Amino acid sequence: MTIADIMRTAPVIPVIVVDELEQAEPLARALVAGGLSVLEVTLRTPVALEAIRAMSKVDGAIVGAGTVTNQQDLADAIDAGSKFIVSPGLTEPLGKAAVGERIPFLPGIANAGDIMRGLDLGLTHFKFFPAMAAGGLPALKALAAPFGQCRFCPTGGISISNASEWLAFDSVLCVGGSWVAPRGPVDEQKVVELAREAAALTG
Ligand SMILES: O=C(O)C(=O)C[C@H](O)[C@H](O)COP(=O)(O)O
Repeated sequence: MTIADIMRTAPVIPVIVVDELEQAEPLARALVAGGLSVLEVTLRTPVALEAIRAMSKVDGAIVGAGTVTNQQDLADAIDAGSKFIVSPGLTEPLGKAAVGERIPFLPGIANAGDIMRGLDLGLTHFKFFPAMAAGGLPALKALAAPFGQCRFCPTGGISISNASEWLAFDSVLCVGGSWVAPRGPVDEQKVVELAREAAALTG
């Protein structure tokens, strides 16, 4: 799968923070059951890598790592079986390493210079982060105009109430958000409902 394939799989990529390893599998099961099969597990907690391993065993789940900020994170994430890599930003060392690994890579961008650095590395698909704080949809529309070949996954401050507006913009293939995967004990029924509602979003 390319990063474009992954971004087109569902309208929303859940951004997941796993605090307790036992939450990983039921959370993944519920999200996939609700129609969200692409799962971004942030490397923000000590159990994140183990959570990626556990979630990868769930039928239909396409599990990747988020908050990958350097080459060590990248190596750890790949070792844990991540199918794709998301980063809040783009540095040259991380970008070169991810391209060298040939793993689908979605780095964060927030300005034209970031996008141009990505293009230099052969990348065209980016996370727009932090989407709302960086100016919201008007900012992305302005930023995307000179870069017609680029496609985006806005993330940061997106929820069920504003996701459709983002998805209606041609350059947006999907959005990312934590609202579909609340932290704490997993209420599977609730997560299935949140996922279903998100999976049905259109632009
Ligand atoms: O962890 C990372 O690597 C990030 O880049 C940040 C997350 O994508 C956002 O924090 C999600 O934003 P919310 O949906 O507003 O909670």
